[in-house]
Amino acid sequence: MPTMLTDVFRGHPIHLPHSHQPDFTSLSELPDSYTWTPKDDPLLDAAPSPPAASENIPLIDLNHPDAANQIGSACRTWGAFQIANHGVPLELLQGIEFLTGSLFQLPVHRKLKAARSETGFSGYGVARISSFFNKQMWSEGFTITGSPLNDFRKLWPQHHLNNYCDIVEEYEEQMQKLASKLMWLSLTSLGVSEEDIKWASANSDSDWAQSALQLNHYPVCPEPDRAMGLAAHTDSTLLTILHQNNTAGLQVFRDDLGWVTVPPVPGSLVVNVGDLFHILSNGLFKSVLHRARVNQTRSRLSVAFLWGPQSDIKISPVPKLVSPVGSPLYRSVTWTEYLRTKATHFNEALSMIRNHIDE
Ligand SMILES: C=C1C[C@]23C[C@@]1(O)CC[C@H]2[C@@]12CCC[C@@](C)(C(=O)O1)[C@H]2[C@@H]3C(=O)O
Ligand SMILES: O=C(O)CCC(=O)C(=O)O
Ligand SMILES: [Fe+2]
Repeated sequence: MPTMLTDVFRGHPIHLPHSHQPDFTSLSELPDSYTWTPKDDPLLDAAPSPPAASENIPLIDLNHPDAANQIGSACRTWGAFQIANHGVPLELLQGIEFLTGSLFQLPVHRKLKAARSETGFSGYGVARISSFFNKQMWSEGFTITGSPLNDFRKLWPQHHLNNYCDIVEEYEEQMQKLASKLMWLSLTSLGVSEEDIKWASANSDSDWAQSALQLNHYPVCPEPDRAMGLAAHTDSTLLTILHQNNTAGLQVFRDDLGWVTVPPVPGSLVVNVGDLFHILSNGLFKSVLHRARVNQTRSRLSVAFLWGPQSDIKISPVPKLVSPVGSPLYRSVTWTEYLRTKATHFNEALSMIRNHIDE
């Protein structure tokens, strides 16, 4: 029986001090424990010198006949892109945003009733990566996998539950279809088809995949330039699809450009290449380093759909993408193994599974 995402951290506790979660609205000054300096994050103020031209991640129309190549190119150069005409109904995006807003508006003591435990996967709390930093992040999160009913029951009375659970279920279904379409479009651009990836072609309808939803809230912050919403990280996924409300904050990193803000485009979605897709593409697609900054006057919400393979599937570089005289850049790994490696080694996780080939 493969490990479900819910069991990934069982036996791998991470100490996360959710119970110290402040009531952000009551803070008029940034406490020292929330003030970030380059000592806390070496890439904090990273900027190329001289400053690079202003560039942004591509916005791709999924109805465009050349969408596959545009996506492939964005995956290679940025590891991220935005999509329009993705087919996800606007009302559903509004619905998940409304639910996310209602959840985080609850008083802290109510949210803590659904706190994520040290070995648990779902529920309310600080970002899982918090344990790698000395400073706290100016955000709160809620992780969902499968049915949210058990966790939502701890937050809301019965009459809200059906509606909220339906929204989550419908959102996951739509995202699942979209993620699979995006994966095949981008692989097509590399000349890879379903016959080249046995685990995906043997199981139709993406029943080889699993996912989680990460709801994020970045409250209004008295000193946004010295605070950090979500510290720089890559996602462990194949792909992540992100809906952001209309407050900017997401930034992606490029060696030659530094941090680049991803402007919210109403109705569009942001797609990030995760570490597992980087591995599958033998390093051709870039898993994008990204972070979230905060704002002095507007709070920000985002909903990340984190998508990867079922836990018994081993991801390794597609043989077609390994040169006949070369070796695969990475050894094979399941999502579960990778999440555990990431939970211990954070941004070093990818290099830990890299094959070191003697020159
Ligand atoms: C499936 C997962 C990916 C994730 C860890 C998690 O168990 C659920 C939350 C995800 C998230 C969202 C915020 C950034 C991140 C690095 C984190 O701490 O929790 C990602 C994790 C990831 O992609 O590795
Ligand atoms: O809020 C954002 O824009 C980024 C969220 C994110 O990176 C994540 O949930 O993994
Ligand atoms: Fe992320």
